[in-house]
Amino acid sequence: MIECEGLVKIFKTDDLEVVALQGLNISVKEGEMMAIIGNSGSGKSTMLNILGGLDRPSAGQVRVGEWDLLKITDDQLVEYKRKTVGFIWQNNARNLLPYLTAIENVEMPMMLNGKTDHAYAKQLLEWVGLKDRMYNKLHQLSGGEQQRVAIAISLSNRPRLLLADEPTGSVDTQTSDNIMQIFRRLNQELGVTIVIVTHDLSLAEKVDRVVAIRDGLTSTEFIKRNPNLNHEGGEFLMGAGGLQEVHEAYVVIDRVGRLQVPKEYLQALQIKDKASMELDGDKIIIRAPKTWEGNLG
Ligand SMILES: Nc1ncnc2c1ncn2[C@@H]1O[C@H](COP(=O)(O)OP(=O)(O)OP(=O)(O)O)[C@@H](O)[C@H]1O
Repeated sequence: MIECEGLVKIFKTDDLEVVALQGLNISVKEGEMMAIIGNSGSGKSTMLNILGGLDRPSAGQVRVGEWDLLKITDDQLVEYKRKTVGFIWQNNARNLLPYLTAIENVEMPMMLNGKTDHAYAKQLLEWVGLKDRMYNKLHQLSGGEQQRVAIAISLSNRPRLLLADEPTGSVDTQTSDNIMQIFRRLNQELGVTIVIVTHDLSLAEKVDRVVAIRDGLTSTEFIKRNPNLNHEGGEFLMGAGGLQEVHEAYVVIDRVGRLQVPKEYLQALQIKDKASMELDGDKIIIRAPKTWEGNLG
């Protein structure tokens, strides 16, 4: 569904260039529900905005389904956003109209696209658990309920791909769990591919695969040890433990063999610009370079 290779995004301001993505590789399969984690400034939102067609990549390859987002024309981009992708933000107030009811909010983008489907709008609100609230005005709904309206809206164009940027960032734990369960159900029952960007590790535990981004590059990938663990009875059975309790961690190696060594490891061994590397049976050993002072004299 998504293939990014060597994705670069440079933001140019008056006299400054910020390289937000430095050649990012990521691939997401059709029907996957995965998360992207990373510290503030690591490039998560930049990546999601490119995938959502809200921003243009500077270089590299990025394909979503049959669309090539580097070569796509402005007109095609409008069509891509209308047909392929749905977007959910942390703060959805900017997408919702407070003086309309929940169902009118869901029908609005349908109307703008030229075809209102009242039955589908109702079904969407039922899916997100707002059957009894659909004729309430937005301002009569709680923050968590408004977030669920936003999820229904993001699905109004029947997208194959749903992108969510910190979707649980401003709600409590229970609402957050509820939103994740809705995502899981949409993923399983409608087959929507879901990519969630977050810095919340507990949220990342509830997906099958997590890709960590560091300094605009993919660094580590976490794959769930037992993918069935989440699905029984639609409940999340995950404990409060860290990501590594349920996921196996893998370092990401790109096509030409490059990988990112965590800063903590390099600092611990005082490795700066070079290291020695050695194949030792079934492992590769990376060490601080030998110091030669003693041998030079
Ligand atoms: N429009 C822009 N103009 C200039 N620099 C930008 C712009 N958008 C993002 N950046 C810079 O690009 C880098 C990556 O930002 P991005 O918002 O993608 O990070 P993030 O991982 O989503 O962070 P956060 O979790 O804080 O949202 C940062 O250094 C940021 O300052």
